[in-house]
Amino acid sequence: MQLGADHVRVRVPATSANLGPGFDSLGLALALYDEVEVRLVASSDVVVEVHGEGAGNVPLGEDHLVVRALRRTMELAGAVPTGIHMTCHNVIPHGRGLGSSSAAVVAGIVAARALLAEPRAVDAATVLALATEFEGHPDNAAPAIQGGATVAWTTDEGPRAVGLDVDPTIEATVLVPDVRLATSRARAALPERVSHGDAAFTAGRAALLVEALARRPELLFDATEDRLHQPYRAAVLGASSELLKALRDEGVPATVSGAGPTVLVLAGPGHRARRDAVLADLVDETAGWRRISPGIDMTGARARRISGNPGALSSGSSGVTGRHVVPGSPAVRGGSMQ
Ligand SMILES: Nc1ncnc2c1ncn2[C@@H]1O[C@H](COP(=O)(O)OP(=O)(O)OP(=O)(O)O)[C@@H](O)[C@H]1O
Ligand SMILES: N[C@@H](CCO)C(=O)O
Repeated sequence: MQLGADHVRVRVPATSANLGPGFDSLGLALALYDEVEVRLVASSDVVVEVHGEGAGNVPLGEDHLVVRALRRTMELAGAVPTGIHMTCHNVIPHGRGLGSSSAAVVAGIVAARALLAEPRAVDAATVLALATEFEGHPDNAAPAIQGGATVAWTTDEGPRAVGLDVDPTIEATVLVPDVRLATSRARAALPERVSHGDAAFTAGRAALLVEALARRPELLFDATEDRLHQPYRAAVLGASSELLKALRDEGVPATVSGAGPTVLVLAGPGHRARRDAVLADLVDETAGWRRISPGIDMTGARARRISGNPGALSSGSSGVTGRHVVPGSPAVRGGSMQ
């Protein structure tokens, strides 16, 4: 596959997976964004600059997650490898249950897609399959790609996802502690088996959550109850587990965001006063907690071509040059990829 551009910019939202009972399937895109600018260069250099979250902690070469996802997508599309100069402006906290790894993977995939002469050769199903290959489960990747709330599932042919309606009165609030919890550690806390009763309870709540999100926010408290993962993760969640209990004891629809330790509150109009009262009492923003009300992202990952001249890749030795928007350059929107 030929390249169609040498310089692109992508933006990918944070995501909250599970939403309580939808373990590994439900997810919601949040309007907090990582932005990545990728420039292909003629040398074999891989130069990564990271600003914001993850700066100083993530690898800066071929091992960088965005670079790995970009390389994998280019390889699948049969594009000839080149050097890469990449700048990341990260806002999504790492290891907090807000889908940072998924955002990085999706950023690499949609950047690669936008660099190709025929972006549609990497179709929506392939984008989700590639992201799931990295993540192991599609629940963060689906909303990161298409925005809004999603339900994702896996078939013999690969992962699939559909969007869900979200009532516009629902507010998402995340309480982010300053401690990290690796998803792998939170998954290691899960049992091999659960009881039929707990499985049936949670399946019912997940079905109810689809209706509560779409039209009946007053049902969000019951609809966000879970018995499949949150109880088993209490020990590794620490203070987040106590905050979750305090919110739920007061009737506030709170869940663990993804694998944690962030706590997500999904509040309809009837929940707001209690939410604000509990949070004012319990969340001390001077003691390591951040309270963010990001809004729900409804568009998902976006990529934009900055320069479409891959035939003349620069040597890469002079920094980022020639940045300009090419008139008519296609805006590639992750949510509408066919
Ligand atoms: N923007 C990024 N660039 C490079 N690496 C990243 C980036 N974001 C995340 N990572 C890698 O992914 C790790 C975090 O992934 P992990 O799955 O543990 O948590 P999460 O994705 O933030 O949360 P969750 O999966 O529960 O929503 C980081 O420690 C880092 O190694
Ligand atoms: N469904 C995943 C989300 C985090 O990646 C989990 O709870 O482990």
